[in-house]
Amino acid sequence: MKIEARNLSFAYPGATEPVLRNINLVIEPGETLAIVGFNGGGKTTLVKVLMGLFEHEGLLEIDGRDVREYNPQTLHHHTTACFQDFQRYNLSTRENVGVGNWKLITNDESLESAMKKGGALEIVEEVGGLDAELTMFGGSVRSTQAKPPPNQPKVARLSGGQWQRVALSRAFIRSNDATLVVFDEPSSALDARAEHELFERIHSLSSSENGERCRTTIYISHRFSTVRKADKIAVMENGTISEFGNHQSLMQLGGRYAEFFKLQADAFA
Ligand SMILES: Nc1ncnc2c1ncn2[C@@H]1O[C@H](COP(=O)(O)OP(=O)(O)OP(=O)(O)O)[C@@H](O)[C@H]1O
Repeated sequence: MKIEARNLSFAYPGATEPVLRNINLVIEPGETLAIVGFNGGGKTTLVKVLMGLFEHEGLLEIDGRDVREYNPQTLHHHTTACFQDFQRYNLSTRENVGVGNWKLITNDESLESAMKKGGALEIVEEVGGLDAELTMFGGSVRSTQAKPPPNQPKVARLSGGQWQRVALSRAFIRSNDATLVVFDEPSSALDARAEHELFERIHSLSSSENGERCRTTIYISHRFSTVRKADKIAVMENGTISEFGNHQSLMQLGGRYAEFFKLQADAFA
């Protein structure tokens, strides 16, 4: 999917000031865009506007056509996303993942493939199968009913990171149909290894098996060791893009991105 924004702005209903101002960018099909910046800078709002979820001012074109000309269902069909405030459903693992793509909800192979990509496959085993119920209330996975009453599914409570893996799997189960994939701070609750593996998979989403660039990917992250691998990087400050380019060009620029990158690199050293 190609996305082009010109003089894009957006204000939340009832707000006096716009949250996004004068946004200009082009993302070519199959490119990866990383968005970085301060908290409250407008990153989440920008991705939601670029997905056509909010009414905006200015020009927003998807594959050369004004976003308003599309049937929202068509856009939705070609898009998948995992936001920071993802849902946790008091339902089975199957339903928590399959709700992303109902036609695959009884297809165990597709569910497990999505859960593998989301790093959630081991959770299936731990909770006792795809039909084990997940809950936000009660004990932990380990302390839940080891022997549920006959004909009753197990009920398991997940950790924050495990819920995030389930939510990521819900996004991945749509990724075969999607030409735009969006992840908003997808590794905030993940351990270091899970984060590394997730971003490997996110970066590999843009290319098909024969190496063709196929899927446009946008993610928000504060992890600069990952962000540096993106084709394009946008720095958001006060509702606008203050710097735009790849890692090398932004480091040469010596501005905000270079400052953030060095801060993290120094802290790590
Ligand atoms: N639903 C909403 N209604 C009104 N204002 C909102 C809404 N969502 C976000 N905002 C405001 O928009 C601004 C930008 O928020 P946004 O979540 O896009 O920033 P962000 O860069 O993603 O922040 P963070 O890094 O903390 O996730 C903030 O001032 C926020 O208060």
